[in-house]
Amino acid sequence: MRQIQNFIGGEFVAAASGKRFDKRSPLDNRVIASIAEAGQAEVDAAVKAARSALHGEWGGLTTDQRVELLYGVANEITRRFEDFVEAEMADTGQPRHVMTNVFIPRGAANFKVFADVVKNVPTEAFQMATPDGRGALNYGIRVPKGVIGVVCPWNAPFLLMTWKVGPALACGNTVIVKPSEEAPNTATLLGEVMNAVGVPKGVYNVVNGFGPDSAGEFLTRHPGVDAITFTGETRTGTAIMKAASEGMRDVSFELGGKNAGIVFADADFDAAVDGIFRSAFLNSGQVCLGTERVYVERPIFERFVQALKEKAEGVKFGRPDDHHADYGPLISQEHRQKVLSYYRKAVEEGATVVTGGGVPQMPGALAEGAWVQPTIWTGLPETASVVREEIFGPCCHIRPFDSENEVVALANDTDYGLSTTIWTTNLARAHRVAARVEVGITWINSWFLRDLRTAFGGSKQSGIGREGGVHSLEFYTETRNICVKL
Ligand SMILES: NC(=O)c1ccc[n+]([C@@H]2O[C@H](COP(=O)([O-])OP(=O)(O)OC[C@H]3O[C@@H](n4cnc5c(N)ncnc54)[C@H](O)[C@@H]3O)[C@@H](O)[C@H]2O)c1
Ligand SMILES: O=C/C=C/C=C(\O)C(=O)O
Repeated sequence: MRQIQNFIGGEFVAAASGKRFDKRSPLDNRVIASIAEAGQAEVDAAVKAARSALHGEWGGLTTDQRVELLYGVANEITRRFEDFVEAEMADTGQPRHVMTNVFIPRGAANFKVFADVVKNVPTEAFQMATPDGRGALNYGIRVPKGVIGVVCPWNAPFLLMTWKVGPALACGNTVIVKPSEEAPNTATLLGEVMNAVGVPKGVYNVVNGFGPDSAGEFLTRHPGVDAITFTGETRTGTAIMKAASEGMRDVSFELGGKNAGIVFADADFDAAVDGIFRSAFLNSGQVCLGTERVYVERPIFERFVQALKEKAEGVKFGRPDDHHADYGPLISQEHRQKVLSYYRKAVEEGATVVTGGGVPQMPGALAEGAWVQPTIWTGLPETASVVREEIFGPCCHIRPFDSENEVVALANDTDYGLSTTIWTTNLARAHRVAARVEVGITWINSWFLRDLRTAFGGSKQSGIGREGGVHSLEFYTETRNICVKL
C-alpha cells in the first residue's frame, strides 16, 4: 500500500504526532494509501521553510533564472507524464483517456503559461509635470506577495493545484499546498519533480490532512501565510475567508457553481447534444464548470431530451484502464451518498426521471465502488433543490424556454455565477446572451475550451478574483510605485 508523506523543506516527512489516515479507492472502496496527517507542527515547519526560501536562494534568483526552473518543472512533468496519470487515476478512479486528454496535460501547461507571462509582462511608468517644470517619473515594480497557502479540491487535483502553484512560483512566491484528503497523490509526486529539477528546498511544500482542526485550518489561520488561494465549495470558502481575515490575508477563491446550458432551436443539434452531454457527465459530473441546469428552446425540447437520454444510457462504466469505460465512479462513498440523496430528493419533489436515478450494477469488487447512474430529470420548478443546489454528480435537469429574455432570466436565477455554455448558430444572439449571463466564463458552441491567458473565476457565490494570464499577477504580486524627481 502506498505511503504518502508530507513534503516540507525538500524532505518527505511523516507527522510528529504519528497520525495517518487512509485513502480508499473510488473503484472498490479498498484502502490504497496511508497518508501522514500534518499537524500544527508540520504546518509551522512548512511556513518556516517557505519563508527562509523566500529570503534565501529562491528570493535572489532573477526572473529568467526562475523561469528556467519552471520550464524544467514542466519538462519533468512531461517526462513523468505516465506517473502522474497513474497517480491521479488511483486517487479519482476516472478513465485513463480523461487523465491523458484533459487533466494531466494541464500540469505542464500551468507552469509554462505563467513562465511566459512573467517573462513578457511590462510594468507601468508615468511621466508627470511638476511646478518647477523639471517633471518627475513614476514607475511600478512587482514584488512577490510572499508565502502562499494553496488549498485544493479532489475533482481535478493536479490541474487545479498546478493552476495555482504555477503562477505563484512564476511570480517569485513560495507555496504550501494542502491537497484534498481524497486526492493527495499528485501533489506529493510534484515534490519529487521539484527536487529533481533543483527548485530550492522550501519553495514548494505539501501538508496533507483535512479542513477544520487539521492541516487546512492550521494553514489558513497561520500568521506566517501572506495570502490564500482556494478552490472548493462555497461554504468552505466562507470558513477560509474568516480564517484569512485574522491577519488580513488576501484571498483568491474559485468556488462552486450551478451552471446553465442554453440550447436554442437553431443550434447544430448533434453538436449541442454532444456538448451538453460532455458538460453534464465528464468526470462523472465532478467538474465545477459542468452543466446541471439545461434550458432548451421549446421546438426542439422533446427531441433534445430523447437524444440526451439515449447518450446517457449508452454510457459504459469501468476501471480506468478499461478502454470501453467512458466514466468512472464518484470520488468516495460519502460523496456518492450526497449525490444519491439528491436523486431521492428530485423524485420527492416531483421530477420526471428521464433516465438513471440510481446505481449501476457493477461486477465483482467494483460493486463496492462509488458508482452512480448518469441521471436526467424534467418537470421540476426552478425552486426545486436539484435546480438550485450544486450536486456535483452526473445529473442535470432540463426545461423548455420560449424567448431569449426568459432564458437569460432563468440562467441568472441562481446564487452562483461560474460558467455557461450557449448553443446556437445565430452568433449575434450568442454574443448578446453571453454578455447578459452573470458568470465568469461563457462558452459559445463549445465547453471547457481553455486559453490560460484569459481571466478565469466566478461571480456571485462562485468566487472572488480572477486568475489566468496577467490577471494572476494581481493576486500573486504586489505592485510598488516609485516616484523620482527629475
Ligand atoms: N471554481 C472552480 O474553478 C472550481 C474548480 C474545482 C472545484 N470547485 C468546487 O470544489 C468543490 C468540490 O471540491 P471539494 O469537495 O474538495 O471541496 P471542499 O470545499 O470540500 O474541500 C476543498 C479543500 O478545502 C479543504 N477544507 C475544507 N474545509 C476547510 C477549512 N475549514 N479550512 C481550510 N481548508 C478546508 C479540504 O480539505 C480540501 O482540501 C465543488 O463545490 C466544486 O464546484 C470549484
Ligand atoms: O472542476 C473544475 C475545473 C476547473 C478548471 C479550471 O480551473 C481551469 O481550467 O483552469
